[in-house]
Amino acid sequence: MTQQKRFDYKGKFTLVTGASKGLGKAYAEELAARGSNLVLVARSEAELETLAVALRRDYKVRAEVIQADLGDVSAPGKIVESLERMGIELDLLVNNAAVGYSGKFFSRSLEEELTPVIVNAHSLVALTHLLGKKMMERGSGGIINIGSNGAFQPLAYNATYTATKAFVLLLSEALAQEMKGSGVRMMIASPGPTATEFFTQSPTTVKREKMDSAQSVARRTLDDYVRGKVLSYPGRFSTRAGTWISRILPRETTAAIAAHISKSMGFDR
Ligand SMILES: NC(=O)C1=CN([C@@H]2O[C@H](COP(=O)(O)OP(=O)(O)OC[C@H]3O[C@@H](n4cnc5c(N)ncnc54)[C@H](OP(=O)(O)O)[C@@H]3O)[C@@H](O)[C@H]2O)C=CC1
Ligand SMILES: N[C@@H](C=O)C(=O)O
Repeated sequence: MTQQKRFDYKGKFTLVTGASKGLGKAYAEELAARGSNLVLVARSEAELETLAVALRRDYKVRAEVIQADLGDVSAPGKIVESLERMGIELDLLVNNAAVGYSGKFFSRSLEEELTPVIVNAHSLVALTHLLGKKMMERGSGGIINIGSNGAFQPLAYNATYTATKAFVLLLSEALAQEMKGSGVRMMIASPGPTATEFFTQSPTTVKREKMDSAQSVARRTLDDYVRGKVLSYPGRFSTRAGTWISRILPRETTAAIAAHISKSMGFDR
């Protein structure tokens, strides 16, 4: 029997979107600690530059910065052009950047509701297509999409955000099937509440100490990718167990329970 070689991050080139803070920064740090070179993408250039300096110094890896606003539909194409100018061939793409506003759908402006669609869905599809196609032509590489436990059921008061995450989940699982045997892998990671700045835009009553740390979620995601998983649950067990409810109950019941929980967490404010 042929033994599949375990994936090794050492010496690879990984692009992480949303690397300026939170989970994306933790992914970049953990990847650098495992020997991967990095391309860091976000809007906050100063934070990315500071991180790049630290990664070069602490881990002796190459770390490049591309400042981009993924809420602009032309950004993914410009990122590809920057990579070509830098002469970088990517081994791994981590689509981590996302934005999500809680509150009542009709209390928010249309622009606020469309931003997550562009950042979380449109730009993710574009980067997956543009960079994944090069990997497919080469017959090597991989993509890790960051989803959410919110993808597994409709969530009132966080409706657009969780709908984009359901989109990312289904897209990733479908592409993982299409990509079988190509030499390119797709994994979707579904974290639960994680102690980052995400909740400054989504006020919640869940205490930070009850959330997973960004570092543990990053470590578990990258370990699952090495193991060859398609669907990774990098959070605590109760987060994963929560995703089973929608598989058992009627959809409307699931939606009603989820709306109740969302309200009790303060997302309707
Ligand atoms: N925290 C949590 O509890 C959970 C998070 N997730 C997922 O984890 C991922 C990371 O979230 P988290 O770290 O918590 O969130 P944060 O809000 O802490 O960080 C979000 C990152 O995305 C970047 N970003 C946001 N908008 C844009 C944009 N328009 N263009 C480019 N970059 C952008 C931000 O950079 P900048 O502002 O510099 O552009 C930042 O680096 C997301 O996909 C999220 O959905 C999933 C489940 C739970
Ligand atoms: N479901 C939320 C966290 O648990 C999120 O995706 O932000």
